[in-house]
Amino acid sequence: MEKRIQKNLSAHNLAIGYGKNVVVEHIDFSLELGTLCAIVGVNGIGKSTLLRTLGRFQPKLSGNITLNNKELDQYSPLDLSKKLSVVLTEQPASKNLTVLELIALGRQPYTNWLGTLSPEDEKYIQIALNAFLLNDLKHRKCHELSDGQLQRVLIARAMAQDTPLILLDEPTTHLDLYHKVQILKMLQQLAHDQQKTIVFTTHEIELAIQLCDNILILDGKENPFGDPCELIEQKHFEKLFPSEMVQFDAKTGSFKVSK
Ligand SMILES: Nc1ncnc2c1ncn2[C@@H]1O[C@H](COP(=O)(O)OP(=O)(O)OP(=O)(O)O)[C@@H](O)[C@H]1O
Repeated sequence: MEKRIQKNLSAHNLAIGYGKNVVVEHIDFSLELGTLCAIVGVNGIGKSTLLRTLGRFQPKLSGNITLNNKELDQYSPLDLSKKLSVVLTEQPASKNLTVLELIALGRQPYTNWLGTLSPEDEKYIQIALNAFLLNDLKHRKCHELSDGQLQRVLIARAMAQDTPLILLDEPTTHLDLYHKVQILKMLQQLAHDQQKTIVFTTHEIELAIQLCDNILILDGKENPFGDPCELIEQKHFEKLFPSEMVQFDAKTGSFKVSK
């Protein structure tokens, strides 16, 4: 049987930046539901700027962004909060809340004006607590958590929001290798099992190659997009860093320091 492909998020000839300052242009990609996608590139190339533009925290400069075949700009704030959730690197102002309370905030687009949680809301909160192994921590204050635990709480809040698209800015910074892999595997599972589109910025290129369905490489020129194997075959990772310093080994999908 032919697989039905549902496009969720696309960018066409997108330019991003600040006022007259174009940071990156000619960004093109298209993501289906059920896809984990990393945005990679060197420091300062524009990964966070792109993520903030996709989350509508800042305006695009030109080109198109479509979400479910509708221009991103055309969504009302309430509609958008049911379509996309965003996890940014900034620590939440609400760290005095408990884990349970912070995750419950993810249900805000659905609660009535009193903010009362329905049994349906409670169900989504419980599913998120289970998925991110947070049951034992649910009554802890968020300021009492480690970076890795807090990161899981922030992603669980996005999961409780139950949007088809989740955007995350550097979800694995400050984490050790084990916890980086843990978070990325949880995101992969969420994307695949629940048919979400998950897009995150990262410097963990080797992990992204192993775990992501798609990668967008911001290089300021071609900005290649595709599945990791395609990008390796087309030698795009080789060009990412100056080769006198770091070289990409296509056989192992890893970077080696040039001796
Ligand atoms: N608020 C802002 N106003 C103007 N320019 C900005 C602003 N924020 C970032 N920039 C500039 O936009 C460019 C891209 O920054 P951005 O933070 O998107 O890069 P990045 O790829 O996420 O970097 P890193 O890997 O270091 O986090 C940089 O030149 C940066 O100085």
